[in-house]
This record gives sequence, structure tokens and C-alpha cells, in this order.
Amino acid sequence: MINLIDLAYVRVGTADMRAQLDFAQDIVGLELVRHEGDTAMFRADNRHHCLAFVEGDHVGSLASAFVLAGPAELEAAAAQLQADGVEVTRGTPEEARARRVQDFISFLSPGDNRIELVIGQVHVEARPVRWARPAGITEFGHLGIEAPDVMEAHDFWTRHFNIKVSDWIGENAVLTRIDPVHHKLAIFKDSTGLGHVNFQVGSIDDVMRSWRFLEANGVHITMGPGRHPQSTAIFLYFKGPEDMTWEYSYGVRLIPDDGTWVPRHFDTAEPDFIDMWRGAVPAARRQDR
Ligand SMILES: O=C(O)c1cccc(O)c1O
Ligand SMILES: [Fe+2]
Repeated sequence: MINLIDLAYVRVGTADMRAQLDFAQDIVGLELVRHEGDTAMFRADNRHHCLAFVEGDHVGSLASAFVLAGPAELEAAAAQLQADGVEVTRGTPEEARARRVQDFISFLSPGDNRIELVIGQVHVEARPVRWARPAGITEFGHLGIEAPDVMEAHDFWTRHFNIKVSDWIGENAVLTRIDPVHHKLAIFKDSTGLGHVNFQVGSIDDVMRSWRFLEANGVHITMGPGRHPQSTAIFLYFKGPEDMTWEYSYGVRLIPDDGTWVPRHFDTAEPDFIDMWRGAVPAARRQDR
């Protein structure tokens, strides 16, 4: 079993770095830690960065990264995945340096999502985040990746990793945890278009203030404000440049590590399957794919 300790970062390809730089700072509120060469890194908590935009031909997610405990765990993870026929690539020292990690491996998970397993992510303790906007962000919360077959993705992730299912949304999504937080990895059927990056904020007021702020700035709100019945978090989803989906949320459920939690099933035919307040749910974009 490969033990994921935490989320590390997401890397996202962009063809319009200027637009992403402006949006991540002026709208989302993240701190630009460093812009070197083709890469801009953003901070939201004590991780050196949790989001990097990389300028190039590929637009959209490049990799999602998780932290492992140390070198022995990294070797064991590589061996385990390879034994299951997964092609594992070793990061070069330069690539590790660019990611501000000591070492990493990478592989493709079902849905062709590139996953990086890292050790020694640079941690910043003494300098508070210099927010570009006071959105009230407390941390990098979770990420949503997409796969054509959520069940196949579930089987892969639970076979290899310490991932536990918190809840199912039909066959469209599985929300999974690696610690008491209700979910840090959510896998969505790719027709739902729910691949997203989530940032937790400190209060319901932060969610509502951001809602007004985003509206005033002409940002496309895709869903919310609403309340997820799964994690009970109050949420707001919005679109950034290049069709990227962002989410702020407050109040995620913690699941005690006592083995008594039974995953629930939410039916997409129910009007409150994703929003207890029954707000409008956008028709799945990209159904044409
Ligand atoms: O927080 C949740 O429960 C949740 C549910 C559905 C989809 C999401 O993105 C979520 O974060
Ligand atoms: Fe989410």
C-alpha cells in the first residue's frame, strides 16, 4: 500500500500566462511566489507552492502531486506500481528542483491523469502568505480529476493507495480521503467537467464576499453559492481563463479515523444531490466529446 500523506501541488499548462497570472492573483487571491522561465508558482499555505502554471502548448492539467513520507517509501511505491504494469518515470534533479521537491516519480492513472509522488516538498513556516486579495483562503483543499470510468479509477486508486471512499455520487463521482478531511482527491466522470482546484476559506462570509466580488468582476460563476451534502461544505465554483474550474469552500466535514464511516450514495436524479440548497446545476459541459 502506498501511503499518501498529503496533496503537494497541481501543475497546469497554459498558452496565456498573462491571463493566468492576473486571474490567480487579482481574482483568486493567491501569492505569486516565483515566476522563473516558463513556470509561475503560487502559494496558499505553508507549501512552497501548491499551484504552478507552465507556459507551453499543452493547456490544462499537467500533473497532480501527492506527498510520500521519504526515500524508502518512494522506492517502494515505484516498485509496487511497476509490478502492476504501470510505467513509472523518475524525475530528474532539475525537474525536482523546479518543483521544489527533493525527488519524485510520475505515472499515468486511469483517465490519463499524470500523477507525481514527491518527497521533501519545500515547506515555508515563518513567512505568512502575502495574499494578492483577501479572499480568506486557509489552505489548498482538494483536487478533482476526471476519468471516463470512475469505477475503474476507483479500483486503481484503492488497490494501490491508502485511499478511502467517503461518498459516491452515482457513477459520476467518488470523493476520497487520505486523512480525516472528507476528501482531498475527487474523481469525476469526465463528461461532468468537474475537474477543479479547491481552496478552503475561513468562513461562510468569505464565500459570500467572494461571490459578490467575482460577480462584480464579471467572473463566470458555474455553481453556487450552495452546500454540498457530501462534505457539508458551502461552495462556490467559478471559471478562470482557459476553461479552468476553481472552487472556494468552507466547512468541510472531518471523518474520524475510527472505521465506522460507511460511504453514502447520492443519486443524481435527486434535486439536492450536489447542493442541499437546490441551486441550479449547470448542464454538463463537454457532453459533445
Ligand atoms: O465538498 C463536496 O462534498 C463536494 C461534492 C461534490 C463535488 C465537489 O467538488 C465537492 O467538493
Ligand atoms: Fe470540490
